[in-house]
Amino acid sequence: MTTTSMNRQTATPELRLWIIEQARAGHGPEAVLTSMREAGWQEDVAVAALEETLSAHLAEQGLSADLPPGSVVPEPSLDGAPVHVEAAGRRVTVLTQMRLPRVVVFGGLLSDEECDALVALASPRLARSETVDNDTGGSEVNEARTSQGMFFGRGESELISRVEARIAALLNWPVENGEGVQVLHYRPGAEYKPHYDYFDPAQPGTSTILKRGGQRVGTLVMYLNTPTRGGATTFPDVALEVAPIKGNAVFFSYDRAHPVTRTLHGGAPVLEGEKWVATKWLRQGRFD
Ligand SMILES: O=C(O)CCC(=O)C(=O)O
Ligand SMILES: [Fe+2]
Repeated sequence: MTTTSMNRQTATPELRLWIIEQARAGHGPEAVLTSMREAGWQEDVAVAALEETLSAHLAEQGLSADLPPGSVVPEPSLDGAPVHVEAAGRRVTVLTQMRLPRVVVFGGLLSDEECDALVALASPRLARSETVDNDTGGSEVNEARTSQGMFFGRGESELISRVEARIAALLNWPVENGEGVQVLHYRPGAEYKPHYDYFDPAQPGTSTILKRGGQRVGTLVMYLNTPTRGGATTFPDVALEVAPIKGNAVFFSYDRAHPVTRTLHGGAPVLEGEKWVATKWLRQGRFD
């Protein structure tokens, strides 16, 4: 028996690597194609491999050349897909997670008593929320954020220290790299429009901000009560909405100050009831 069929060749990974090497060495496409033909590659297969390999290679190069370098980020220990994780003596539930953006929703991070105590301690210290002024590195009142807020000093009380130690254990990130816990209060109609939590490298005030602790690389938003309607934490790039449930928390990380992290997020308007959150921002380095 004889077989007369002509085998159709397929480009191999080795061929793709060889094409990239030829391009790097400065050989033009015609010369590379001639070499491929001489090596026995069918013309159409060679042309297709050349086109695909070079365009994919150029796209990769272009993308990585434009991006700021990636950083190490906080990350919970979720190997083995545990339903519960232990964080400084508290059992926390892993409710939901996503890879890009990196988002993890935790259940029962704070007890009801801890939530109530944080609200009670923050209430008398509230002022209209300010956002960082990107021009000066100072802060300013901003229409995008119609909540009221305050910052606790890091470790300022036993309660704050306990919560901070729990967050550090949960996210494997040093207490010293965290900003003070911020509490925000939203009344009906109040919202926090979609934004990134990292500091915009293009803004003139950013270099001043980064001197203390470097970039933000992660955020933990802890829900201190449950609004009746509205108030979800939204991630518009991926149409994700995290329900604000008392004691739960949403964590997200961003390894570079860039929209590729898909960490655009906001606090949707509170429609009924009120909303209290405590936010912990995590820096690359010590925030002293
Ligand atoms: O209130 C929320 O759900 C989001 C809060 C937030 O984005 C922040 O504090 O940076
Ligand atoms: Fe935020």
